[in-house]
Amino acid sequence: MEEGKMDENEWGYHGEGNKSLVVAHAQRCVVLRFLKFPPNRKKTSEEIFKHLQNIVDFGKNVMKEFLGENYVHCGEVVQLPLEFVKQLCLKIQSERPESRCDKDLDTLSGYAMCLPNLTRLQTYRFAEHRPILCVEIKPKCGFIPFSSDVTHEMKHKVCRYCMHQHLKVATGKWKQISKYCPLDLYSGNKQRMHFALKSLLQEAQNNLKIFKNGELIYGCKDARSPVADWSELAHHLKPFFFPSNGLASGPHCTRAVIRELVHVITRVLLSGSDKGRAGTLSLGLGPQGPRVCEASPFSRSLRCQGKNTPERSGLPKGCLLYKTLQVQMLDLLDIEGLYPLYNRVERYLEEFPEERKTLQIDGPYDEAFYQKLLDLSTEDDGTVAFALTKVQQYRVAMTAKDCSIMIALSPCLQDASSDQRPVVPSSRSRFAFSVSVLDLDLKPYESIAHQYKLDGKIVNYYSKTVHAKDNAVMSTRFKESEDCTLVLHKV
Ligand SMILES: O=P(O)(O)O[C@@H]1[C@@H](OP(=O)(O)O)[C@H](OP(=O)(O)O)[C@H](O)[C@H](OP(=O)(O)O)[C@H]1OP(=O)(O)O
Ligand SMILES: Nc1ncnc2c1ncn2[C@@H]1O[C@H](COP(=O)(O)OP(=O)(O)OP(=O)(O)O)[C@@H](O)[C@H]1O
Repeated sequence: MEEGKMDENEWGYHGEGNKSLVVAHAQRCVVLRFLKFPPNRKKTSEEIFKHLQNIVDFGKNVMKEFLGENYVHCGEVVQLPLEFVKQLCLKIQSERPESRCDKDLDTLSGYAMCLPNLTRLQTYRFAEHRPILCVEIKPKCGFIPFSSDVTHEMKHKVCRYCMHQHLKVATGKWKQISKYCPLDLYSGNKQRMHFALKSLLQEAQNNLKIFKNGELIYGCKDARSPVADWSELAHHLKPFFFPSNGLASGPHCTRAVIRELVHVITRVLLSGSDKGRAGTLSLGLGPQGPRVCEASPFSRSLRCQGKNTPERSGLPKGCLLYKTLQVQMLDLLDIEGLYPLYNRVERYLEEFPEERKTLQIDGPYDEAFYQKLLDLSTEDDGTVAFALTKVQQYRVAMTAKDCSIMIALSPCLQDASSDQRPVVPSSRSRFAFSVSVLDLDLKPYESIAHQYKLDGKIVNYYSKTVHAKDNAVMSTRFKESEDCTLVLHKV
């Protein structure tokens, strides 16, 4: 990137989350990722540079090791002309969703991260001229805590995502409860995965976005976003899945297109396309805890029909979902078991504040930091070293619970070679695809106290309101002998 010749007109708003804002280059296959801060909480340029460099180092030294190098794109820190950043910020302001404007883009340091644009296929540095479809999924936590430190019984039955949904709707973050349950997506069972993906398509929230040629065509900015329109989505997708077929539009066409999308994404998610180092982390954290979440409409329906819990097909070990789940499971103790250990580290730091650096609380996230994460023992010897290892593992696990997966699909001719990229077939076409993971910023040490409070709030809200209501409804239903079968439409 020639930083001297930066022109804001060549860049466009691409998206943002809670902590960063991304702009994409109109022609080249790159994005710039800027940090955001609440007004009046600005940091020095030096702090911002260090923060960004930490993100790159964490990606290189930790996440590439855990997830495999083909999936992780660390990018680099770049310094940009301040005038360019200022003009860019003005240019994109009107495109930002209102709900994200509580934080401002950092225009003072001039630092940002330059990354490949993951909404494009990852073979070439330049934008491909072939049409490209990209599905971004933020799958969230895919397991139910197995730690014996968990005190709320509910946490052993219902997953955090499903419980949190109720609090989110109550606080107005989203309009309605999603039927998506991460345990269905991570199950490896195709039927459950189809159900999870279809649920995400129905209620995307911040868990699903679809891009066509790098432009967002499907997704939800906030609770005020209009209801998802599947026929419009199908209109965009039809040329990808039914290229030479004059499938008439209408509900039949919409269903057929959505079914193709769901099937292709499931296949890609189950593929183990990582040819690089497979990730040295063989945690051996095999299936632990319940296989299903009691709140998932899929498993509820099976239970109501008197069927057993679905078979755990299991995820293939090479696939990104499997690897992500393993990293999530570094949260061995749950926040309830972790919090006292965090307090032990806190007490130590109060006494010896200068030790913060030696303990690598704020980096550097180097090889030594990574090596310490591999100690999976849960035998507490009362030391600060033990507490610190668990705290750092928890931060890494939380990062994996909040990352997103990008799947880019590009149609390829039936007989053409795919430039050595993996290919996934659909009924009427074939796609070269790439899978990447993004938003791998290590969660800050400071967020642990917040996590502890939030966990209690989520569980209490769910237990007091939803579960109580559910029980009342269920008992009435059983009295009235109502049929509680959920009709699972085949997709
Ligand atoms: O706590 P959660 O599960 O609500 O996750 C937060 C996300 O909310 P979600 O539930 O996905 O809607 C939240 O996403 P949104 O801003 O709601 O889109 C952030 O990703 C947040 O991470 P950070 O604090 O910005 O590093 C996430 O916080 P962390 O807990 O990962 O730190
Ligand atoms: N390398 C990339 N290529 C293409 N799009 C990207 C890339 N990085 C981020 N994005 C887009 O920008 C959005 C915001 O980025 P990101 O998730 O990193 O923000 P964040 O503020 O860190 O998120 P969070 O709210 O989870 O903290 C993503 O959802 C994605 O759509």
